[in-house]
This record gives sequence, structure tokens and C-alpha cells, in this order.
Amino acid sequence: MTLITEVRLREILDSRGNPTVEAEVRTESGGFGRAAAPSGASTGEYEAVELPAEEAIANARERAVPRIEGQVYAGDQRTVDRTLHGADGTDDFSGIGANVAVAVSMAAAKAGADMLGAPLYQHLGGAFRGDGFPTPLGNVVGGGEHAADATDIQEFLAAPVGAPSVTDAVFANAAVHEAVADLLAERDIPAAKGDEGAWAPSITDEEAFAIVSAAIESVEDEVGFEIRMGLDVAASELFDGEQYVYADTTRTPDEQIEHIAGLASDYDLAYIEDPLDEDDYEGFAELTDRVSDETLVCGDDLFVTNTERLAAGIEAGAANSILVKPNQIGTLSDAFDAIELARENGYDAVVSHRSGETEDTTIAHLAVATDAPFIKTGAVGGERTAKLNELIRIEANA
Ligand SMILES: C=C(OP(=O)(O)O)C(=O)O
Ligand SMILES: [Mg+2]
Repeated sequence: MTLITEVRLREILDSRGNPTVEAEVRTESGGFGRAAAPSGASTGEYEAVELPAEEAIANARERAVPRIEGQVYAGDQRTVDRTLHGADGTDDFSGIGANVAVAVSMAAAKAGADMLGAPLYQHLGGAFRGDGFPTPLGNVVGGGEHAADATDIQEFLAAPVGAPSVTDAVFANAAVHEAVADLLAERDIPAAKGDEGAWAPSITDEEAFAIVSAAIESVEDEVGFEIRMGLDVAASELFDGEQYVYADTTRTPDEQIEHIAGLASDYDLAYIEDPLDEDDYEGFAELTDRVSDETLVCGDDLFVTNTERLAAGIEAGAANSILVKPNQIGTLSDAFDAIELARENGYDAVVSHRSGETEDTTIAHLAVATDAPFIKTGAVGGERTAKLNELIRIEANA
């Protein structure tokens, strides 16, 4: 291990055109790592705090960088991340900003890998990581907070669970995305794209189910392997404190459970993220009991990559998987702790991008390193394909 000699921070553009934090870490022996923070739109209430990029950078330059440069070893990720927590001094990164913390944490990990001459997934996962690859969940139709006047459900996802390789899965998702465009055109439905590159037509959820099912079926026929469907309901954004408010109806929490359980069985859903409000552990537990073992019920806003919230969920039997977004918790060490706790308790850990992204590919390596069953990182669009193409490269070199 060699000492970190320099941490450089700057503002760069994210995919929404907003400023975000980029970090560069250099080491005594010439190791180098660069990483950038993503940013959510449908953020969970209990996420670590993102500060304006300029403010986060100023805070970190004053409080974190002097504690790292010349004092912390690259490759010693736990110490890097402990130092970020120490410099921050709060329990939600509101002191320096979770965005600057995650950028430095990921850049330090990349510098550590560079020093070893190893790919990042190998550095993070170790020599004895499993040899599985994550199935990419491709967001093909979406709305919610990611697009105006579109579906109530935030994400309709293609899940190519039968794909023989990551490469086949990535191309299958792109084909489903294209098939959706063809079906929309046939029906004269205009559609722009939402924040993650999914089509965002002004249609009901019901119409979206019909179109996505048809698109999946046509691509299944072409590729000859199974593609299932998944959802991110992002239900906290629909919940008004008493009811789930959809464009054309409202549902009580019990009706919402009934509705989602019905969708799971009607559409053989492989994956359902945030079907209920982020505080409804009991509802999550009930729904998890109702759906088949073949469906992952995943907590995103529910758990926010936080071990305390995950422990409460495990206790309640809420969900059977956790979404892992490093910027929700602020460091890679914290993200790994959440993954480990999930694993120990039979929960799957699914790695995810944010709606606001950069070309950073850390999550592709994180998903491979931790043997994640799924990775959520879009289907098309430059900041999305950056991760998908990295998965293809990892697979080719593994
Ligand atoms: C990726 C998501 O969106 P955001 O980044 O806006 O939270 C999500 O909700 O899973
Ligand atoms: Mg989500």
C-alpha cells in the first residue's frame, strides 16, 4: 500500500446538466483513481445528505482532504472511509456532503486497484469472489419523478433472466427498449425520454404493462431466452400520508398491497422495488409473504443502503432484497456493510445507478465484485451505456 498524496476535487456535469462532484486520488507510487457522484430525483427521506457540489467541495477541501493527503493509504478502504466520517462529524454526511464523500471513497478504491494493477471488481471482491454476473435490469418505460405526464409507476424494467451472458442481456434490454418505441409509433403515441433514458409516454400504467409485455415477448422470440418484467413503483412518491394517489384512482395501503400482489402474479414480475411507502415495514412484510419465491421485493427508499434500516426490515420480514446505491450512504465501506448484512440474512443485494448519473462505472465493478443478482443501470443513453459497456468489458476479461 502507498500513501495517498493528493485528492483533487472539481465540479463536473451530470446527465441532467447539474453540477456534481468529481474526485481524483493520486498515490505516492503513481496510483490514480477518478470517480464522480451521482444524484437522485426520487430520493428517500432517510438518505445521506447531498449538498450543492460547490459547497461540498469547499467543505471537503477544508475538513477532509487535509486528513487524507499524506496520512491515509490507498487500498486501505476502511481507513479512507472512516476518515471521511471523522471529517464529516455527523451521522448523515450533512457536514461535508455525501456527494463529495462518495466521490472520494470511490476514487480512492480505484487508486487502490490501480496500484495493484488489478481491475476494480477484483480489488473490491478479492481473488475468491464468485464467478457470477449480474443481470441488468433495463428501464424501458418510466414516469413518476423521472418524467412529467407519464406513467405513475416510475420504472418498467426488462429483466433478461435467461440470458446466457451479460452481453446478451445488455443487447436484449436495448432491443426491448427499441421494440417499445416501435409499438408506441404503431399506436401513434409520442414519447420523449425520462431521466434514465426510458420512454416516457403519456399513457396509463395499464397501457404500459400491455406495451412492455408485448415488447418483451417479441424480443424473447428473437433471442430465444427468458425475459421477465420488473418494476420500481417508487411508492413513497405516490403516498400522501394516507393513500396512494394515482392519476386516475387512489388506493389505501391494503388496496395497494392487493394491487401489487395482483400485478406480480398477472405479469410474473421478477422484481418489485419500493411497492409501498418508505415507512411501511409491515406492509412490505405482508407483500413479501404474498408474492412467490421467484419475485424479489426490493427496498430502495425503504432501506437507503443503511444497515440500521435494513436490520429493522430483517426483523420485520420486510422485503427480501436491498437496493445498494453508494451515494445514499456516502462510502463504499458503508455500502459493503449493507451488502454483508443482507447476505447474512438471506436478502439479495441489487446494485443501482441514480437518475442523475455521469460516465463513472464504479457500480458495474461493485455489482460484479459482490455477486449481485441484478444491476439497475438503465438500457440506453451515454451515462447508462458507460456502465453496461463496462460490464461487457469485465465479462470479456474475466
Ligand atoms: C434510480 C432511482 O431513482 P433516483 O436516483 O431518482 O432515486 C430509483 O428510485 O431507484
Ligand atoms: Mg427506486
